[in-house]
Amino acid sequence: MKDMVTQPILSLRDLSVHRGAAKILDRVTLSLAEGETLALVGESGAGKSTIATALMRLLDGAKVEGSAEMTGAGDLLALSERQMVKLRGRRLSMIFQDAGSALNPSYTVGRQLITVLRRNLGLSKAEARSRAIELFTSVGINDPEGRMSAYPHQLSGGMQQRVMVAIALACNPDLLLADEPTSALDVTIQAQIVRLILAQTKSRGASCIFVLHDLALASQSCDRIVVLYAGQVVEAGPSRDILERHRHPYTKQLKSCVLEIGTKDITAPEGTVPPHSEMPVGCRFATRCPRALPRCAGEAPPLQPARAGADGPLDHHFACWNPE
Ligand SMILES: Nc1ncnc2c1ncn2[C@@H]1O[C@H](COP(=O)(O)OP(=O)(O)OP(=O)(O)O)[C@@H](O)[C@H]1O
Repeated sequence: MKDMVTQPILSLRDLSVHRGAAKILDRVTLSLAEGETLALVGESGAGKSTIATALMRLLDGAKVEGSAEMTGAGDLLALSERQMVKLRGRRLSMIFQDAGSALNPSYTVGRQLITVLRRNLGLSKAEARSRAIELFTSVGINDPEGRMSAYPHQLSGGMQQRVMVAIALACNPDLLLADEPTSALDVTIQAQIVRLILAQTKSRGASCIFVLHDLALASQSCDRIVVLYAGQVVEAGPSRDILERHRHPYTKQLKSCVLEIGTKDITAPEGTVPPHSEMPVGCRFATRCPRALPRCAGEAPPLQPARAGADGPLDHHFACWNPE
């Protein structure tokens, strides 16, 4: 577990994202220490990708509020596009869900990596080529020299994702955003890629925000977890606390889905997220919650510290009127 006195690399405060009348994200607050890995967990539609895309400033047609202070860079949400162009790839990188569509099909993967190295680091062609081969080697691409001249479609999904990891790490960013980087891959390859990204991030002393569906994978691989439901943070804390001492009924449901792996197919928690047009004014989870009280429908619970005893973690929070 990371030392909590470490400097934050990112402080996200009250991030809200509106699309028309829908509030896709509602005052999301989180922080990330230098060298820390944090998982954003929740069902499809919870807003996980929207957080990562908002930080990269790649959200189109949405109204964004709040601030995202990154050490040495300022408020990512307030920088000009010109300033963002300088940061992307250099200090802040993103690995997308589907490497097959993120890579350019018209250029060899070697050329794509060399272009990034030359453009951002000002390397000569020969220097960039030898650095590219080193990077391909470090992300486990066998025959890295030979693979330099391959087009994306000539590589397997796992190899394409390794290329994406190499491109994302090419300029040693301080913060890596990995948006379900394994969702398009076979289950056996998924764990390899997650381990690769974390090992590479840690060895560079970088921080990482991982978007994941799976609470078990998140707790095994990341220092801290933020659980999102319908665009809001419902629980956040050190991975072990979220897995073993969770207080929010939704986190419990996510965990019970995990425990069913191996006995039957992975299940989603029962019920569905209300559509944005029918979002409850109180707790957004109230319509599916087995512990809901009359109060829950009308009054939104604030995030509160979960610290149970003097030795409990200070940074575990949950938002519930009737916690576990
Ligand atoms: N371009 C868009 N236009 C309109 N609505 C969008 C757009 N992108 C996302 N949304 C909506 O924003 C909400 C959050 O989506 P987001 O993709 O961030 O969720 P997620 O938790 O990452 O889900 P998934 O695991 O399926 O990627 C959803 O209700 C989704 O329908």
